[in-house]
Amino acid sequence: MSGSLRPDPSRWRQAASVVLAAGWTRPGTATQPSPPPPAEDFRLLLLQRSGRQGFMPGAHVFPGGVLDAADHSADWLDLFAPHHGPPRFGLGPAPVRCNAFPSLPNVAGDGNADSKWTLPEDVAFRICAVREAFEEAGVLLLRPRTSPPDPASGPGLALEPPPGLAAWRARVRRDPSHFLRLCEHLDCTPNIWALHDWSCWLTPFWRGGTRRFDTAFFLCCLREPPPVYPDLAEVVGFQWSSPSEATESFLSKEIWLAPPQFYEVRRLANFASLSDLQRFCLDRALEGRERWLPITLLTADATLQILPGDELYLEDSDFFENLMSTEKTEEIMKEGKQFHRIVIHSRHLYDIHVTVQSKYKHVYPKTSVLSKSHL
Ligand SMILES: CC(C)(COP(=O)(O)O)[C@@H](O)C(=O)NCCC(=O)NCCSC(=O)CC(=O)O
Ligand SMILES: Nc1ncnc2c1ncn2[C@@H]1O[C@H](COP(=O)(O)O)[C@@H](OP(=O)(O)O)[C@H]1O
Ligand SMILES: [Mg+2]
Repeated sequence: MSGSLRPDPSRWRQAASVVLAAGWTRPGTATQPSPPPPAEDFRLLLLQRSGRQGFMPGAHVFPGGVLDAADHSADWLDLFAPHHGPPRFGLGPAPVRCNAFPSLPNVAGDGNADSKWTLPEDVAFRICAVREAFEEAGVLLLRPRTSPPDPASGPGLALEPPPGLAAWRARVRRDPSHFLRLCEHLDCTPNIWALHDWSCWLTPFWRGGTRRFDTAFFLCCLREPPPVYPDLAEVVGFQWSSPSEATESFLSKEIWLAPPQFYEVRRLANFASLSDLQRFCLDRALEGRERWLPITLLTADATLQILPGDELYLEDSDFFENLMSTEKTEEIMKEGKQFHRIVIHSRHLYDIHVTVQSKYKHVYPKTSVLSKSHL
């Protein structure tokens, strides 16, 4: 058994994403009855990547992208002072590290060098996610420097877009250090306190796949959806969908979701209301996020992504760096009991099978097997 992945420092890109969940009230009128509302009272922001992107072209994703050196610059210290500063910047006690496996030998850029960074990783990744939401969607998850965060007050609001949004965005896209300048200009800080640890996904091994991301997913609840302005470069469109609507859009081939995004959408289908979701995030704040690297298993008729806890999930780096093949899916499903896996039948049909208990006060996807009627 070995505990770490093959060293290749150039391959792992550290990234952060934010799942924006916004409260949704649809006013009905007496003359025009509205269609029945979705099962959940919140919707998620999904951004459509450009078809010209090198990675996951055309996919719908949560806002996010690669960490930049500017996200952990010491210059942020002055902006957060005097109310917030090291070691935790008001984020509360450091979450317990959930899983030691897999350990990444190195990552692109600075490496996992908390010791070399002035800002804690927790803060830098949140700043990255907030910056990416601005760059890609024009959404400003900021709060005034002088107003202290109050978790008891429930979901907050995004900041109104400033005059000259387009010019600011162009500057930040050219040079991410301009995001700090924008925050100074607005006398705000990134609202790091509204971003809750949710999950962390490592890109699975894939033959010919040269890009691999180590992506922290945060969850942020907003009272209402902010206006969204796709940058029309990296991102060409967007939609607000409840988890059940997003699932339906995927199954009916309107949108394509990569397995991690699909898994998260299905996990969020556990929550009927935004207030339940917000409470859930606050209750598990000390648990942090588990980092998952799916193992890819090719069967005669599908591709399986095996997740931690599944009986086929072996903590051995050989399985992470190779594709394994086996018999028909039905055979291996018949033989097994302890499942935590995504079965990819085709581009628009995934089944999530979960029979294991969730860990770290998290929740696993609600519906394990989706209707075959979409085949
Ligand atoms: C990797 C991102 C899309 C950021 O990329 P960017 O810098 O914007 O180009 C990130 O937001 C993200 O979603 N990461 C999730 C983890 C990941 O790598 N997902 C892709 C999985 S690909 C896969 O599962 C195989 C397949 O295509 O079926
Ligand atoms: N107009 C455009 N069309 C397609 N992709 C673009 C683009 N402008 C930027 N990108 C790509 O978007 C990625 C940046 O994403 P993010 O800032 O979210 O990490 C980069 O991909 P690469 O990583 O392939 O260089 C960049 O090349
Ligand atoms: Mg991106």
